[in-house]
Amino acid sequence: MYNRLGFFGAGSMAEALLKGILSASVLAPEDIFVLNRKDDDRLKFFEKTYGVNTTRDYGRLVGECETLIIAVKPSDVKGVMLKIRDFLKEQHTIISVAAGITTSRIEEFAGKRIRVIRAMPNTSCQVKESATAITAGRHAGRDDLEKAFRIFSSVGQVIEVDEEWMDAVTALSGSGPAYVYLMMEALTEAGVKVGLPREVSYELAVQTVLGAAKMVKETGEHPASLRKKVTSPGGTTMAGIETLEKMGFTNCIIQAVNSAARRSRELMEGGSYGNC
Ligand SMILES: NC(=O)C1=CN([C@@H]2O[C@H](COP(=O)(O)OP(=O)(O)OC[C@H]3O[C@@H](n4cnc5c(N)ncnc54)[C@H](O)[C@@H]3O)[C@@H](O)[C@H]2O)C=CC1
Ligand SMILES: O=C(O)[C@@H]1CCC=N1
Repeated sequence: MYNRLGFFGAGSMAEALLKGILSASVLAPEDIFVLNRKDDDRLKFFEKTYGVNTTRDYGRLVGECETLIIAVKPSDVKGVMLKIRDFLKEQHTIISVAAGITTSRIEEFAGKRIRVIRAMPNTSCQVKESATAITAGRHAGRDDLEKAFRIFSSVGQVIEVDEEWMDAVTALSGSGPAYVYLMMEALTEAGVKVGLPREVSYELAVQTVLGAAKMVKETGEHPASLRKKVTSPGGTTMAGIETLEKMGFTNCIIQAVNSAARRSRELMEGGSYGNC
């Protein structure tokens, strides 16, 4: 068995992570295996686009790879674990990115002592800007955490957290890109409403979000302080911010993250992803 990486699941998260890992040259495509339950076209796409190995054989993937990433929906994690548990050996590290599913639940599915790391990246892996949190299961050691750290730091920033924080992390940074995309969509729509052509509005909205994030990162200044610098007394920004707060903007974000964290906890109790 070599130091190869196997993905269970060939969905959005697996693809974002794979793209980031390949572009960071952490592993060569021939050292990566991808398995999907039934969509052969999707596997062919992965082979053709990324040059990685694909298989439908769970035992083969476990035999070929030392590090196994579980990137299926939370409700499918049990199915994968039941298929692979007999093949798992002491040296395997399992990294689950599934929302809501705890390391102890994964250990339970395996029915034996396994090393589990739970990780919560986001799709910005694809451009090496993920915010990823990782936490170790009870049989995982420093070497497993370091392995996960190496993988995820190649696609962005990584922090180690207590497992009890993972639902909150999922709600904030796992789902977070979608909130920001919604903000961009709303800004674009708003620009159109005040008279801009859609393409102009879109371009300005995207660059504004990028520039604002870069300002916070590169100046090290707190967002509140940067916000004050944009907000001239009696000026345009103040008018905009007052309306945002009157309409409950901050409270909306707090409620959104709260709902997402609650959903993450529900997924642990077997909540399904509906028809997705
Ligand atoms: N999409 C995102 O932004 C993020 C997703 N996650 C987590 O990543 C996991 C995957 O999410 P997505 O990629 O968005 O879902 P997705 O639906 O795009 O992909 C899931 C993949 O798993 C495959 N699959 C289902 N059952 C399987 C089985 N028994 N064996 C092998 N493959 C199987 C499906 O065919 C599909 O290709 C979820 O648990 C989610 O909570 C974590 C962080 C961010
Ligand atoms: O929406 C979801 O459930 C997944 C987990 C975090 C981001 N996407």
